[in-house]
Amino acid sequence: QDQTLDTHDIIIVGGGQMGLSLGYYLRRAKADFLILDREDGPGGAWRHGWNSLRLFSPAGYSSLPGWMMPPPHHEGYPTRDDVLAYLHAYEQRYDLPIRRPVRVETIEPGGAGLEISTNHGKMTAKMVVSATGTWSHPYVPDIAGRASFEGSQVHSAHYVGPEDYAGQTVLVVGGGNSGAQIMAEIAPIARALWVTTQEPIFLPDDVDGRVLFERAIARMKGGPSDVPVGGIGDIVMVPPIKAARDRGDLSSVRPFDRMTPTGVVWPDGSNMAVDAIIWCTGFRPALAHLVGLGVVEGDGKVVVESQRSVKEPHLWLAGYGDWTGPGSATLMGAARTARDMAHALTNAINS
Ligand SMILES: Cc1cc2nc3c(=O)[nH]c(=O)nc-3n(C[C@H](O)[C@H](O)[C@H](O)COP(=O)(O)OP(=O)(O)OC[C@H]3O[C@@H](n4cnc5c(N)ncnc54)[C@H](O)[C@@H]3O)c2cc1C
Repeated sequence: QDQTLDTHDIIIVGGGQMGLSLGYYLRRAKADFLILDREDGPGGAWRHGWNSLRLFSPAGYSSLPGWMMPPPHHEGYPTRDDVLAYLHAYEQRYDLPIRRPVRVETIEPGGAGLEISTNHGKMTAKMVVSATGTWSHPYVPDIAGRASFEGSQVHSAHYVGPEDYAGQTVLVVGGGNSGAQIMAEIAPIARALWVTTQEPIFLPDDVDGRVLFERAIARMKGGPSDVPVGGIGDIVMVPPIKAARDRGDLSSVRPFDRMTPTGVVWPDGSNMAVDAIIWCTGFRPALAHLVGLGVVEGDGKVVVESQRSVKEPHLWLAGYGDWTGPGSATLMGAARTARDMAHALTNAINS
């Protein structure tokens, strides 16, 4: 067990796109920083994306600071593997100081600012940035009887591909991009039903993911009220989704009331036998490592001002969504958030 106390001005927890983007600007500012990441290799949550996962934004609009994502050598938007290759090359290109696999377990006040306990010893830093994303904190709604269900259940965070569901009766629960993309590939091979709390919102066919980011920015800037409502959850009509719509595979039903050992019960009292449920019900910020600091509120977030914790000013947060930087839970948003944050961080260190 390595006990030497490593000290840095800034430690970033999380080596996904948000951590890397921040690393790029801190490197340019010649700051003393280190990135800790618990994965075995580069890519953050993209390492866990399902096999057919594709970006909903073109390469040019999915780039981190300093280097545009190269256009893919194939039709359509970049695949999961294209993103992984880009993030891997990005780390090497900017020679970012990353330690892997290192899991941050707790953070407490100590040293020049905060003391970080990891599975490889302790470290201290004047400032800590939490950029741990949401993938490791999938959300599944608490529905009556869920624990009794004997069929298979998986969250989209762990979904791999449609093969295992061939010929089965499957419920895909959740009306966002993940729900739509997974329903599109399950429907042709299974008796699949798409369960959504309300009618899903599909973007116009010619609108891609960059618009979701631009809308987030416009809203954050208090832009003109005619900016169409619609957040990161609106469904981008990537080719597999268009094809599924044209096949008539994207109709949806409202939620069931409860679950039983063999299936679900609908609001009209009727029962349905189900083999599998795929929960595409989103994520929550992955903040378990911050609980010891007493900053995680009842809603699972941290009170921040310009991404700096109000209760613990040595702590900063980035990449968890608009509350930690406009559109910051997107590739393009991470780049923009990182620029402003690196500036504020180095000022705070030098003040
Ligand atoms: C299905 C899906 C599709 C998406 N499609 C797009 C898209 O097309 N375009 C787009 O711009 N965005 C898209 N996003 C959103 C966004 O780009 C991703 O969520 C992205 O992974 C967020 O990056 P991040 O760096 O904030 O978090 P992550 O990529 O999750 O990286 C966080 C890192 O922190 C590490 N970590 C977590 N806890 C600890 C700890 N305690 N100690 C040490 N390390 C830790 C994790 O292992 C991970 O490596 C999509 C998201 C999902 C889920």
